[in-house]
Amino acid sequence: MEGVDHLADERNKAEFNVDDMKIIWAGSRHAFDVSNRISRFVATDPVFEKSNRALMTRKELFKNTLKKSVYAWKIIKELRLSDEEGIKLRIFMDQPGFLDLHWGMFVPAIKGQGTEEQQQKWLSLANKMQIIGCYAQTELGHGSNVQGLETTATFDPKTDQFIMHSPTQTSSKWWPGGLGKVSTHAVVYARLITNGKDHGVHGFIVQLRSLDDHSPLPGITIGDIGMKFGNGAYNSMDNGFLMFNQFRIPRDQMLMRLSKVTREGKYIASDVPRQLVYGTMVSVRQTIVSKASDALARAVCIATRYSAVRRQFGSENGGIETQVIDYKTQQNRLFPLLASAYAFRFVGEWLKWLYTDVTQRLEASDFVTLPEAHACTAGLKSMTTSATSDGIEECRKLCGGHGYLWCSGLPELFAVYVPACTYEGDNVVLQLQVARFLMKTVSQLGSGKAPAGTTAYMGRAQHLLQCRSGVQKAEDWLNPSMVLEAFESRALRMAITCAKNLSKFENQEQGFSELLADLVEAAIAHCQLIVVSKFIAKIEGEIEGKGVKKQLKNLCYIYALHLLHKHLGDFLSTNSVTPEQASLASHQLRSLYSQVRPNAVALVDAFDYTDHYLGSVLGRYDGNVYPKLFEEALKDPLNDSVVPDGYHEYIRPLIKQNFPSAKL
Ligand SMILES: CC/C=C\C/C=C\C/C=C\C/C=C\CCC(=O)SCCNC(=O)CCNC(=O)[C@H](O)C(C)(C)COP(=O)(O)OP(=O)(O)OC[C@H]1O[C@@H](n2cnc3c(N)ncnc32)[C@H](O)[C@@H]1OP(=O)(O)O
Ligand SMILES: Cc1cc2nc3c(=O)[nH]c(=O)nc-3n(C[C@H](O)[C@H](O)[C@H](O)COP(=O)(O)OP(=O)(O)OC[C@H]3O[C@@H](n4cnc5c(N)ncnc54)[C@H](O)[C@@H]3O)c2cc1C
Repeated sequence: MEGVDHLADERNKAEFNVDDMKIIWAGSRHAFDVSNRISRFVATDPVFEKSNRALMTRKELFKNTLKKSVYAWKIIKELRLSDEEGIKLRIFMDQPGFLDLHWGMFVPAIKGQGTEEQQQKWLSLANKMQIIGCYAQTELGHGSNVQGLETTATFDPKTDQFIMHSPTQTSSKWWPGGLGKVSTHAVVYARLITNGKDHGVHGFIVQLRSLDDHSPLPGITIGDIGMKFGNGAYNSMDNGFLMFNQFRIPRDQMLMRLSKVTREGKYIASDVPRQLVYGTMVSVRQTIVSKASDALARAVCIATRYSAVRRQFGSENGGIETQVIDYKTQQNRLFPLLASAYAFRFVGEWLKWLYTDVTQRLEASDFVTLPEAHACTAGLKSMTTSATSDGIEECRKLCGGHGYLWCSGLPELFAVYVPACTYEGDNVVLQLQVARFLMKTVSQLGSGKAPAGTTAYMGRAQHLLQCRSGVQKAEDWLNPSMVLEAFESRALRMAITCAKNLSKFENQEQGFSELLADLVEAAIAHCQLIVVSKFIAKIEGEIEGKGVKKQLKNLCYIYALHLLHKHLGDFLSTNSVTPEQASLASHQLRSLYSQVRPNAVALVDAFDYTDHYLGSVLGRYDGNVYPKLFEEALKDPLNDSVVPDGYHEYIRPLIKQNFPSAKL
């Protein structure tokens, strides 16, 4: 029934103040106000309609993305929205497009790697969108291995120019978002060559298309790389290819904040670590962690509301059937995902702090925390995006058959989200960076250099290698120090086992290659420890609002104990817990599920998502699922006529067994 809240009973059960939780989820009252206002603005503007996306052709979808993006920019200008409001507008618009790469990578690359003069020149154009930029790093032959890029930028002292060239087919740039059809400019990563010497990969600002008629400049071949996974979904983005044929750019278009080429062609490397050329990726990986919580929360919101609406079995004497959310199996699959969404939110907040801190230090030429910032952004990007992709798919299954319908919102969410496991660094490759960092930290134990930050626990190696968990009863698993000790001991013991096995090899690199799978697992254990410890830090801090802290505590322990359950092999094989303690953890988990159950719908309401943003018939705020499923079905073009096109051509001859031209 229209106007009736079918989930009202669920909402009445909540034992906490949802409005207070909304503030915690958003991060502050101000952040909540901005999100709330902008999401409602987008939801009510017909230009941002998105329900028809799956049925659009690629060309229609692309043009629709241009329309929405330019309209969003017009609104940002006309209403003088702040940067924060502009970002929210793009998020709630919910359609991947060139704006993401222009603002998310092109502008940050110039800010991070350009000199002051370069910033003044290029940012004044980019900030007004008089030029549109993308981030062209990946090539057909190399994405993960950035040092393996083949595009060259050779300095020509005669003309004071760089000659950009793609020497092989595999050196073609391939994948950059916004490159295929829209961008006028790119930050291109290429091998810098001066006086015949290769100085490795550096960034260059390159104009690609005419600012008058948008045609590619002579010496440039450019286009879209074609359809990607799913209908609609990421196909709104023009991921592109690009080849240079001896294309010339002025010398001052090399991004020269970190190293320079003089008029004479002399290469001057600064004394900063060369890895700062990867700075834009570090900054984006940090934002991807918060985005993971957002994507997972969307899926969980849909699955939770629908699980409360959906009923199957359990009817006695013709009475009402059981809500599927009451099945313990449903809770065991759904509530850890709900807890993960909150966990990723809080670790994302912390990572933002860490990133801000390292940025300030770098400005003061303090590089000490750079390796840790790299390891944390890489590891948490990897861990949270893998868990979120799996989680969205699990939410689809939690919604049964209807979850497979496009209008559930889950297929498209999955199709848009899943490349996050690959872009901005393949998730396995990134965990191997964490593993290298851990092996280095372990090798320095006992050297007098105390591990700091997220590896500080390794400084207590003596204790953590010997200790036995003190858990004796199920409630002990609600003791933060017991939970932390189990995770620390598991992570440390896995890292030390890897280090011991590595030391058996004469050649360390060969050993590393042999042990890759174990190293990835050790890295994941370390990342999970970070997430658990940041969630615990959150619930131990000040939290306002009636009943809010209690709910967050429940979610925190669900997050930790479900990981313990899922990775029980690790915990048992490292003797971090005994089988009896593991079974107490399962007992405690069941009790926590019962406590979360009456609050589940309110906990997803706290995300404050509009129906427009969710884009899901199953996840509607009012729970009015069945009539709306019918409405959606009737909108399908196949239902435009009762007798389908093709009846006379195929169906009728078939059932009449009358095939005029067929030789049977
Ligand atoms: C509304 C929307 C709003 C905004 C949208 C915002 C953004 C867009 C959203 C989504 C993104 C969309 C598209 C994605 C775009 C892309 O995908 S861009 C391309 C991304 N590409 C990658 O991520 C490539 C991955 N590969 C690498 O990063 C590197 O090649 C590597 C780290 C795997 C290896 O690098 P090497 O130079 O070979 O290093 P190494 O030999 O392994 O290590 C040497 C030492 O350097 C340290 N190190 C490596 N990287 C870094 C770093 N980034 N920072 C600091 N230090 C680093 C490494 O740890 C080694 O240290 P040692 O102490 O061991 O020597
Ligand atoms: C939707 C999307 C958008 C993108 N946008 C951009 C963009 O805007 N700009 C841009 O420059 N790039 C972009 N990319 C490219 C992206 O960054 C790369 O695809 C990514 O870095 C992975 O690199 P790859 O494709 O070379 O994978 P590969 O490295 O070829 O990975 C293939 C397999 O090999 C494994 N593997 C590779 N190396 C190792 C190793 N050392 N040890 C163990 N296993 C290994 C991986 O785990 C993976 O299973 C985008 C990609 C996608 C999918």
